[in-house]
Amino acid sequence: MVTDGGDTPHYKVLSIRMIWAATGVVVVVGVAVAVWLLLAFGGGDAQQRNQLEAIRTAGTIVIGTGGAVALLLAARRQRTAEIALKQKDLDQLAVTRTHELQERVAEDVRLNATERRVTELYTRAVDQLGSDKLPVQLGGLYALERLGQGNVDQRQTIVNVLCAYLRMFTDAAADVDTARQPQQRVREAAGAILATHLREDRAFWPDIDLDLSGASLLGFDLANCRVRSATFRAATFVDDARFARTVFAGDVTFEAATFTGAAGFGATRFDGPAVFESAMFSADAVFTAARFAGGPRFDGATFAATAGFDEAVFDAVPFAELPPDTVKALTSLPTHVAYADIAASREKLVPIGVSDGGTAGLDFAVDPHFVAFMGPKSGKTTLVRTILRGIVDRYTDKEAVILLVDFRRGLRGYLDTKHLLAYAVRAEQLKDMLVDVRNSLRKRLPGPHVTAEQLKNRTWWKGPDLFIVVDDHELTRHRGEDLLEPLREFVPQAKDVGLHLVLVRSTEGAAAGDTVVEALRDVSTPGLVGNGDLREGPLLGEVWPSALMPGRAVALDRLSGRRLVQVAWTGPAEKASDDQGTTSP
Ligand SMILES: Nc1ncnc2c1ncn2[C@@H]1O[C@H](COP(=O)(O)OP(=O)(O)OP(=O)(O)O)[C@@H](O)[C@H]1O
Repeated sequence: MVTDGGDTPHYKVLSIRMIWAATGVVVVVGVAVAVWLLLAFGGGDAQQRNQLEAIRTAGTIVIGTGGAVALLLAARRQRTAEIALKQKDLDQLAVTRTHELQERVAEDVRLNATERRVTELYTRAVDQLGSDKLPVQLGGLYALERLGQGNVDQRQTIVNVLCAYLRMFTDAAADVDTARQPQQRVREAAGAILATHLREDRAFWPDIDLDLSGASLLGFDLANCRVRSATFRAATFVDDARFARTVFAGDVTFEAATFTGAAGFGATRFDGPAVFESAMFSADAVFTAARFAGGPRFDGATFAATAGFDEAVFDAVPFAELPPDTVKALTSLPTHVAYADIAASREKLVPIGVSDGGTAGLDFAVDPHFVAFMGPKSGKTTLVRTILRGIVDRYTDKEAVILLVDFRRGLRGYLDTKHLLAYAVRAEQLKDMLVDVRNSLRKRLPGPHVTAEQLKNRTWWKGPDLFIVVDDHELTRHRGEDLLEPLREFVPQAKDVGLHLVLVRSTEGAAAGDTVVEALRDVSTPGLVGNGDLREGPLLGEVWPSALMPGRAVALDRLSGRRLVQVAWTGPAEKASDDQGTTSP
């Protein structure tokens, strides 16, 4: 091989002319040797024959050797050819590998570029969501949606962002007034995006987990969807919540969730465990034809209105065939309970009605006060009558006296026992009375010389406890002043001075601004929240007013938590003092 000084190698190749010349030389030499042998040893004597034989043998050996050499060369050529073939295969393999590597590098570059683009879009969309301008926020939401639609592996992350966004809003009381919440549009859009992609049609995102714990969800609609797992722990559904025909493939929890409007779970499928423990259904709960496969848990759930479980199936057992205890816990209370039918278990327990746990009552030795919020014509005065009757039944007039405040005079003549200390029907009259009450209570305050033992047994003063029972408490606001205000200072020390405030008021405007009620809330006073407009927001703890029948209310106290109560009916003629006969409304 020679080179031309450049990179290209040049090979010297045997020319055809050379091959013909060499062949001619070989033929001429062969013919010459044959002629020479014939001339030199063709005489035929023995010696010449021997010589010829020797020459033939030598020739045979030469030819044999030549053949061997030719064989060797052929073998060498074969080996070379095989090596060349193998090399060719190796070269081919190397080429293929190089190609694959190049493709992989190109793919990596492409993926990196996509990843970078996705990250950029994602960051920009999340930034937009954090803007204080609503249109920009909406833009961010829809950008996230587009990203999720085009990138399967980003969908759960995008759903997590949407859920985190919705979880930022927890003030359900503010949500009831949507006019105050322009932000609501963005939240609705976030909810709508979730619902769109959780419905099993063209834009469906499968295997999605939701976490909306603690969120305030206004008009939440997840009907006809399919999700893997979902957490709505302590969420508040403001207005109706729609989950009809939705499939929950895995775990789902609505533990301690509050449904302020109707809860629609008709034909919903719960394939995994479903937890509704301590959930509060303020309005109708529809579980008609729902399928529970993983052992639903409803312990402590409160159904304030109707609970419909017709055709529902619990772990393959139709609702109608469930054990009576389970069914009882899931169905509502009787609509009418007579006072005579409720029996207080403890001596001083003032019975007010029934709950799913039996008699519901007030223990004034444990919680000195009581407050109830109920809408118009929903049983306020009836509740007051029932409580008055209970106090008179459980306490002697030496143990308890009652100052009855009744500006509407609906209870005139109702209480005619010695328990009645005074009956206030006018602002000025009440004001004067409360001056005296305050002075008396101040005398009962423990002085610096009262011992711990005296404090425990309350022996530094003698006399009956004072129950101030107020019907329509909202009417005791007089010229912007709360007439009960002078009593506020005694609220936390009520047990020391033997004071009990029993306030029954309308739900309207009850969420804030009533300073005495505020003071009662501060000491975790037990109470009832009955029928009322849910837009009033939570009135006691997390209990909201809702559409309830007269006498029906949700009770809240520190010991038993939340439970539904049907207040016992006490007619106007059923005097607190007599125990003969009852009437029906
Ligand atoms: N515990 C109850 N059980 C059954 N029905 C009741 C009960 N409480 C009230 N009702 C029904 O509701 C009607 C109104 O009751 P009540 O007068 O006690 O309501 P109210 O809230 O005091 O009304 P208002 O808004 O006029 O003050 C009663 O006449 C009766 O029909």
